[in-house]
Amino acid sequence: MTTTVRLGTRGSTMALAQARHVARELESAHADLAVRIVPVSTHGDRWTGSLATAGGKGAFTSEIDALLQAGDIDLAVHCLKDIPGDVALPEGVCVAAYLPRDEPWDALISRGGLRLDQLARDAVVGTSAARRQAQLLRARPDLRVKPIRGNVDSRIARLDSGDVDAIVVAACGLRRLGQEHRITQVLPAELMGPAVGAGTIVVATRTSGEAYSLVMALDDPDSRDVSLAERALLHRFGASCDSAVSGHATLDRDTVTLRAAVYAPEGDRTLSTVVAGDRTAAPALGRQAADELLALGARKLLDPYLR
Ligand SMILES: NCc1[nH]cc(CCC(=O)O)c1CC(=O)O
Repeated sequence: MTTTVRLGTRGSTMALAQARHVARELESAHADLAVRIVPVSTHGDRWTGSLATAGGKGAFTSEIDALLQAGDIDLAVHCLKDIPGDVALPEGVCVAAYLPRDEPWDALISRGGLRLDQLARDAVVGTSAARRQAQLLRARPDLRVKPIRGNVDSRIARLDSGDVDAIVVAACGLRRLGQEHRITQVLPAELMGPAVGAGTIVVATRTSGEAYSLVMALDDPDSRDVSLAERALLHRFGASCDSAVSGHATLDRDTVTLRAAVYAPEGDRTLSTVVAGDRTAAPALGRQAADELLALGARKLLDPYLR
């Protein structure tokens, strides 16, 4: 007998591509399982003003998690990066699977195929992410950063219409859209420290029930452990992907290494640290990195009211 589960996702092209990927993985892991994709238009998708007024990036994920909690859908596919560090998942909802991580790097797309160091003086780069703005200005203080919101397709359209000279978007997001040929330069970690959770798709379910057991088959323990280290950092800061924070954990045998930094929005100050330890202590590593950065004065950079 076929079991059908309902998968909730945002309706953007990237979100639907991710949802279809998860649906295929689930259907090949379990015979007789059918996944029905339910696109959800969130408040965050409809809002065109600043993200801060929309309730932050959490506006994208928490509405879908509420449907999960209410039983209107059975699983939700999220970019881990979009889940804020300061808002807990609703009661009775958990991350049942961390998918294997894709590349976490950001990519520059510029008109004329110019790399970051080749952009004209005062060139206009479109991004709304404080983390990207800070690191762009750190490398190139002469650039002008223009906020552009919206999904990846619409940001590419803003570049093509001549509104900006370049944009910075997630490399894996472009690949998921079949747009990787547009990449001018993949920005290395030294230039652009990645966002916490970048490149990692997670699947949330209710903590008990059939969907949870079905989805657990997709969990990648390596991806889970590096994610736990990065997420603990963000959680300690009470930050989200709107914050000028980078955090990137890697795994070598059983050792997790976490590189983390906090940036002043204008790129004129960076606080960074590297911590390492056994994978079983991944969350403690994230807290340790956060505490080291807080001891260096990170709170002042994170909180606009203290700057
Ligand atoms: N801000 C939206 C968002 N959330 C996750 C990704 C990329 C995909 C991922 O990291 O899994 C993107 C696009 C981007 O930042 O350019």
